[in-house]
Amino acid sequence: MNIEGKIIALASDHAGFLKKQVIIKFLQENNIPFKDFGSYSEESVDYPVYAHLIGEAIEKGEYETGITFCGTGQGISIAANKHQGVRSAICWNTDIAELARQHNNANICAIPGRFVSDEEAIAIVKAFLSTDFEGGRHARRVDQIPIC
Ligand SMILES: O=C(CO)[C@H](O)[C@H](O)COP(=O)(O)O
Repeated sequence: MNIEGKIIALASDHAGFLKKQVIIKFLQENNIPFKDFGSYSEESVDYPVYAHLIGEAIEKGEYETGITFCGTGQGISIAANKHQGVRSAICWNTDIAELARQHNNANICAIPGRFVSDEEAIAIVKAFLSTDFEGGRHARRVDQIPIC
């Protein structure tokens, strides 16, 4: 994926907050711009709030690529996927992250914050951001996903 000139959208709940901070540090160290839609602490919150903030922003075309975090990656991914044009994939290792890009053209990488190490999270993000969609037969399938 060419992220030149792109701003990466981020969102988490409380359970993903600390892993998001790890990724924020990684993005800062690599001069990759980002917008953090919250949450902003480990105080307990509801993941759909933040999933819908990032999902709406991608649906409107304000951002192309996102990284989200909750405890399992499931809830924030399920909620973000309610938005048109969002293809959020839960990525728990680098192979899955690469395939989410190559086969699914995923535009949100949802990380299970409670189940991956800091090092694994960074590796997953690197894999996601550096892998291109393969198109071809996968484009035909991705094109069939929208229902309206
Ligand atoms: O993973 C999640 C949703 O899929 C949430 O982060 C998790 O459910 C939060 O749990 P708790 O309120 O017990 O911290």
